[in-house]
Amino acid sequence: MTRLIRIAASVIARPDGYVLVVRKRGTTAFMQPGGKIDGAETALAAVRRELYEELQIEVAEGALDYLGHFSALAANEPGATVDAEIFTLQWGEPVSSAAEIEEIRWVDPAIPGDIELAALTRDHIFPAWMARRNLPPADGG
Ligand SMILES: Nc1nc2c([nH]c(=O)n2[C@@H]2O[C@H](COP(=O)(O)OP(=O)(O)OP(=O)(O)O)[C@@H](O)[C@H]2O)c(=O)[nH]1
Repeated sequence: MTRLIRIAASVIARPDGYVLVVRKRGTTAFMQPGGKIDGAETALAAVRRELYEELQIEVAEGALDYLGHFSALAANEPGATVDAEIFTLQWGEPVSSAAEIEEIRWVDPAIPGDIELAALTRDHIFPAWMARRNLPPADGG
């Protein structure tokens, strides 16, 4: 049976529309910051904990919006499937890497270039984020 890994992660978007992707130590694919949901932790609590551990950013609960629930083959664990709750965060402050993050990059999700992206990011998160971003405001204006 396929092993399921439950994670929570976030699209972090800069005012210019670029989105943060991270590469963990000893791995090659870039992905959204986040990680496994521990025990009874909620997805929201998990993503806030991971953003602090990986990027040293403290995020108010209300600053995170929910994007959706997606799954794909896990990037770093062969044969496993990642089952992800994805949030979004608008962030205008500098970000630096901590813990197991070896590299961070800001990419244009519409034109990520030749960077290696995890399947979840490439096939699900970026398309969902671009669809959300391009929706007209709720008041139609
Ligand atoms: N954080 C994150 N993990 C992802 C994404 N896409 C994806 O396939 N994964 C996979 O989901 C798994 C998450 O494990 P992790 O090692 O990052 O989780 P963690 O920070 O809780 O680490 P730990 O296992 O050392 O406690 C990895 O296999 C990772 O490759 C993504 O966009 N963000």
